[in-house]
Amino acid sequence: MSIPVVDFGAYGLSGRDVADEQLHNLGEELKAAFTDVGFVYLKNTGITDDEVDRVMDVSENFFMQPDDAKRPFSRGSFAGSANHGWVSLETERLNPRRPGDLKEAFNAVSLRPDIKWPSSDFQEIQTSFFLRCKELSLRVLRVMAHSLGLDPGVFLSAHREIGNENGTTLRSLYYPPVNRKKAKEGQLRCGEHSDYGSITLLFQRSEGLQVRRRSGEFMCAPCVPGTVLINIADLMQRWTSDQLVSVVHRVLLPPAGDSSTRQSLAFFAQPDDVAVITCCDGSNKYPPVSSGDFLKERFNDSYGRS
Ligand SMILES: O=C(O)CCC(=O)C(=O)O
Ligand SMILES: [Fe+2]
Repeated sequence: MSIPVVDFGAYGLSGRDVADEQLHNLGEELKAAFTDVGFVYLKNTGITDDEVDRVMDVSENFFMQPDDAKRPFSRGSFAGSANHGWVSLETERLNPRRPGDLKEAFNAVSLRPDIKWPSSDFQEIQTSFFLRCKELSLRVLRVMAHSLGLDPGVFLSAHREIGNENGTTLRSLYYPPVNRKKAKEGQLRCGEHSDYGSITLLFQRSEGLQVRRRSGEFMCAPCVPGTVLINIADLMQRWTSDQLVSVVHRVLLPPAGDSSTRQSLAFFAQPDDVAVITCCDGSNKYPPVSSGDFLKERFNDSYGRS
């Protein structure tokens, strides 16, 4: 079992619409990947490596500054957008049973005009990439609904407020060089976890990500140039009564003596705060839950109860 590569060219961002037959074929390929592995590499999405590089570069410039310069943009300091902003090293534990993750992050959640950004370049580049990822996510969600034989708008109608009353996040991640002697016991770059929302788009420039197989062993999810790695997250697994699977993944420390850094970008598509997620097969496998409440509960686990 490895992560399949699917050609999304028929419905990539440069095209307008998609013929029924292509929609059907794409749906079958995505469904097979998402019911089996939970992850897929999409090629020909319309998002280019150059676009990704621009976001990585502007993020790297931000992370390279001293903490004092980043602190005014900390997560928790933006009224009305609790998850927006900078997360310092070892603050988040994606696996709460491990020490804090050896990573820094910047969460772009709110696109409202009152948000203060580190620079106008940073704002422009993050915002335009956020909107590109939003468009791709909506296309993937449409194909997914089609593949499950659902009303084509069932997922889309719950993702109307992205950038407003909605937790969707473009997260820039920076993993600094690791000194193995200083690392705490059991500490990782990113602890074992599954994502919280509907789907995640991941862009990476170096190795390190691992994905859990059904057998329980982890396999590497290498960087495949020109692709976007997409995975199912927990609310989507509930929504589809476990037909699509939200799979645990992690980033280990680099091998001893390897002082490389890692950067990645994750776009976590999340239903609107007020959207109530109910099993779409009509079963009661999971009780209905509001997306906003579900997300709050998961953040309490990874950042400590507030
Ligand atoms: O850096 C990565 O590739 C993994 C990030 C991740 O899984 C997350 O932030 O949810
Ligand atoms: Fe993740």
